[in-house]
Order: sequence, then structure tokens, then C-alpha cells
Amino acid sequence: MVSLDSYRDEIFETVFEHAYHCFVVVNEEGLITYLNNTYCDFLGVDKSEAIGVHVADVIENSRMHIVARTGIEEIADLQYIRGNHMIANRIPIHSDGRVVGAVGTVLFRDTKEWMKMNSHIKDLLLELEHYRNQFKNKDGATYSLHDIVGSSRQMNDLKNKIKKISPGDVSILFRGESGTGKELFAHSVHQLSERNTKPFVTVNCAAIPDHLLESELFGYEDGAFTGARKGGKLGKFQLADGGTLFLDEIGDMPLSAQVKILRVLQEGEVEAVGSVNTQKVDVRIIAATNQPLERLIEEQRFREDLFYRINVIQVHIPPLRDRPEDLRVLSKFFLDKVTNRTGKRVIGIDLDVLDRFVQLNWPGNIRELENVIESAVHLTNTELIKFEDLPDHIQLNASFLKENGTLKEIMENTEKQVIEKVLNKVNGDKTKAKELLGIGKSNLYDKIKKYGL
Ligand SMILES: Nc1ncnc2c1ncn2[C@@H]1O[C@H](COP(=O)(O)OP(=O)(O)OP(=O)(O)O)[C@@H](O)[C@H]1O
Repeated sequence: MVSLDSYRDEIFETVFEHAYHCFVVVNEEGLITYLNNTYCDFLGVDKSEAIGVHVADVIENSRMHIVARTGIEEIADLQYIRGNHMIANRIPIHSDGRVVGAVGTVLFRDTKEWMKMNSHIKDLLLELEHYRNQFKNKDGATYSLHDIVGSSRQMNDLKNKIKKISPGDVSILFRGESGTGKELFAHSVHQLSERNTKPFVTVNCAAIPDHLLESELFGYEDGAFTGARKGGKLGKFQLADGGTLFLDEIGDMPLSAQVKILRVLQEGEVEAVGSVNTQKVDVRIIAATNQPLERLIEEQRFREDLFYRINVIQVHIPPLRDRPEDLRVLSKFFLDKVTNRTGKRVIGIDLDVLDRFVQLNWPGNIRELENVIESAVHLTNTELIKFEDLPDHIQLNASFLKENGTLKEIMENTEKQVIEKVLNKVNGDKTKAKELLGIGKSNLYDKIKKYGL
């Protein structure tokens, strides 16, 4: 007689492993705990490598991590995976009254009917895409984590952090120098959140003149001011209702607008310019800045109470110079992007060029790197980007460093020369030397030893 356990295992094995359906199970963090063989084959992944990985990294357009968080089931949802439209069911798993994960099934039995329906759906979606493009609203999140290139430890840590903090409504403040990718990360947060089917609206606080910012943010009523559009206009808050509002360059927002934003965030209501009524809005705030907000607060140019509102979770994006491991992969990525766009055949980057890139400071970060590659692709006469194809300022910068070494080497060299000169001047008297140099005795001894003086 078969035991109950093995009977159960048999059923499990038959249902999950021999079925034509794809099955996936995730835990509450969205990490895959089970993936059946059919799904592995279809995705072309190795089961042992997929288990424990975040589902969004293994399955395109997955929403399993969202269901595992919200506990709201999604039945017969259309999902695009590996070139096909599939029907996905996502069901939350409850234990002890709380959601502990989700199980997902995807139907893809390759029957003729399904193929027919699939191609019909493809046609319909193409048509829909065509109409969507015609009415395209420039707002919307167009990037996701997959678009963020980089293999450095810092980038991987950042991506993991984004996956953890994206679900939920917590406000996030991205900090980092210009061109580090703050906007890209803001898009990704929205894409990974429960709000991803709702609008993602960007406000560039630095680009809107002070006197227009209020009406841009909160909209205005018909006839609110001279020159106002007939019928009034919706503000960014109303447009983002249910979704995410990305306040870019928030450090540049005038104080008067800061007060008003704070009120909206506290009360969840907006008042259009010229209106006597308020309107409820539900938006998640993501902000970004490259400004030192703490200093702006001291100088009373940024409100401390607003800072605490937006700074619930802070994410710092490191500058490019601090993650040289990403230079090679980013350079290749931009090379492919530019050559695909321009049709010019340039297949590689000289190793010399990449070596130089590592020495540079990149004040404009990834945006600057993209511009440098773009200009080099246009200038090169060969299939390889060479040193002489780089813009002048990069060549100068690089050759200076090449001749003199890295910043650390230049500084050490200078330090050695100064100490040597002072020691000669005082005939080796270390007490006098330390006074002239303005450093402590043990510090001086350490340096004498380090430079072999
Ligand atoms: N990791 C990355 N992978 C691919 N492209 C990137 C990456 N980071 C940034 N970029 C690209 O670099 C450019 C600048 O990125 P983004 O606008 O997100 O930076 P930012 O930090 O918001 O800059 P700013 O503070 O000036 O607004 C964009 O074209 C973006 O697509």
C-alpha cells in the first residue's frame, strides 16, 4: 500500500512537473522558491540558478512579487514572455492570516487555437500600440531595472535595494551627481510597484519658471489668470493620481512651492489655482537632487519639514569614477546604442581608450560617457574607437594623467619632494622639519619611512 506522503508527492510531481502549464512559486520578497521544469525549459533557464533569484530578474514582465505583497490575486492577465502573449494567473499564498508568497501559472499549450488567438492578440496589440503612439503622452515610465547597465558591486546592491523598496508607498529620495542615473532608477521604482499600471509623471522643478510652477503642479481653473487656457488645466498632481509623481531637481524648487507641496503631501488634497474647491489625490512621491539639501536647509533655502517628508528612504547613486568596473560594459552599451541608431559600423573600443577612461574624473558621469562615445563614433574613420577619436578635453585630461600618474601618485610625489627639501634645509633635524611642515612627529617618521628618505 502506498503511503499518504508518497501518494501526495506523486500527485505533486504529476501536477507540477508533467503538466503543460508553467508553474512558479515566490516567497513574500518575490524570490523564486519553485519553478517547474516546463517553465525552466520555456524560459531557457537552469532551475538551480533560478531558485532564490528575484522573479523580475528571471521572468519578463512578472507581477508575482506584487501579488506576493498585496495579496490580491490576478486571474487571466495577459503577459508577454519570450515573444508570446501568455495567460497568467497569480494567486497569493496565505499562512497564519498573512500573505507569505504567491503561486503563478502560465498557460501556453501550443495548440493551434492558441497560436491563432496569440497571433490575433498580437495584431490587436500592434493596432493598439499604433493608436497609443498617436496619442502618446510624454509622461510615463519608460525605463525599468533591465535598462540600468552596470555590473559593479555598488550597482548590484543598488538594484537589490530598489527591488526591496519599490513595492509600497514609501517616499524615496535619490541623491547623486548629475548624470548618474537618478531618473532611470525613479522609473524603475514605479515599474516595480503596484502603481505600475497608473501614470508616472515627471516634474523638473529646475526647468519651470517660479511663477508657473504652482499652476504646473496643481493645475488651474478656467479664467484663473490672464492668458490661462480656456477650460482650465490639470496639474501634475492630478495627472499622477493613483500613480507616481517624480519631483526631479527638487533642491531647485522655490520656497513658495515647497510650502504648497508639503500641504498636499500632508492632507492628500490639491487646490487648483483660482479654485475654491479641493480635490483628493493619491500619489507616491519620488524625488531626486544633486544639491546638498542639508546645507540648503541651514541657509533656509529648503524647508526642513518637506525634507523629512520626502526623505523617508534615501538612495545614493555613486558617481561613475567610484565604479570603474562599470566603464567597460557601459561603453559597449553606448557604442551599440549609437551604432544601431546611426547605422555606422564601429565594432569596438581600443583597450587604450578604456584604460584612459578609468583615469578620468567624469564630472558629468554616465551622460558624459554617452556623449563621448557618441562623438567618437561620428569622428572615427575605422571600425575601432581610438584615443585620437576622443574629444580634445578628454585627450588632454587623459594625457596629463598619463604623463603624471593618477591623482594619488601626483600627490604622493609632491609630498615626497616637499619633505625631502625641508629635511635638506634643516640638515635632517626632525623636530625643526615637523614644525616647518606643520605635522606631528610620528606622522613625519611614517612619511620618511614610506618614501625611504
Ligand atoms: N546605469 C545606466 N545604464 C544605462 N544608461 C544610463 C545609466 N545611468 C544613466 N544612464 C543614462 O545616462 C543619462 C543620464 O541619466 P539620468 O537622467 O537618469 O541621470 P540623473 O542622475 O537623473 O541626471 P540629472 O541629475 O542631471 O537629472 C540618461 O541618458 C540615461 O539613460
